[in-house]
Amino acid sequence: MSAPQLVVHRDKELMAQAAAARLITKIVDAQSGRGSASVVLTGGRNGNGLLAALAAAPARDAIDWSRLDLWWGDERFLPEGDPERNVTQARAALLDSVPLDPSRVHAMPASDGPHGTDAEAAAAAYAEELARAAGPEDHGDVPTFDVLMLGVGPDTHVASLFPELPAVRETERTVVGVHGAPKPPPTRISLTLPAIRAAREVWLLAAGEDKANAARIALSGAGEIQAPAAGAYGRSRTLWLLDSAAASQLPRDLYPPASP
Ligand SMILES: O=C1O[C@H](COP(=O)(O)O)[C@@H](O)[C@H](O)[C@H]1O
Repeated sequence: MSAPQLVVHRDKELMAQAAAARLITKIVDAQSGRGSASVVLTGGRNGNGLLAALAAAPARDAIDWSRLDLWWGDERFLPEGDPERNVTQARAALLDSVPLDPSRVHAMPASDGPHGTDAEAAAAAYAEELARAAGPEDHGDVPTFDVLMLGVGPDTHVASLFPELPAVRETERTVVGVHGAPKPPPTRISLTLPAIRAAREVWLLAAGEDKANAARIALSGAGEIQAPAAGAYGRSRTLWLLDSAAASQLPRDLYPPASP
């Protein structure tokens, strides 16, 4: 487990741009060192803001897009192409404008796909896809993702792991179906905390005033069942990327106010 490190930016636009620059460097470094890179995308406003900033960054051309594996931390279990699906939003923000290898874009199944509306079967299929991608050097049934990004919800949810729901208690499976989510749609698919923790680096994105309470709770010693964001950490690094609004309620020892 790696202790959280915090980086606070002036506002959400700057946070998205700085996170995009950081991600470009990580991907380029991983591709130089290991030949390819793997990144887990998040949905939500902050995740899509980062992708849009990446699309606008001239340095995006430093990435070899054909040697990048993209996975998702969660998906809203809706029909293919639904505008609320995380993959649809990611395509619009970035993926449709870069030369990815389609076989390396690992979208989670849709509710009109081969598993129909059976979210458990869809989750099991994604777990199998992850397990096939894992090698002997990895830790169990998921690849060691270079970077796994998570938007933090105002209720401290990450991916589709909501406080107190069964999915956040899962200790064996790597992917689960989620039912009765408090944020629409109620049915989702999500990586579990054990799968998230297989990543080298976990980046939690929180920008905006509505994330301030969640950041405070998750970074003040809350349990992961009550505050799932508190249970998300990477093998070598756990990075919280915040803007000043989201950081405004943090304990002073974590984020001291700027000197006058
Ligand atoms: O529904 C979801 O919400 C979270 C957080 O979204 P935000 O808009 O509050 O930033 C997101 O991380 C997750 O991927 C998504 O499915």
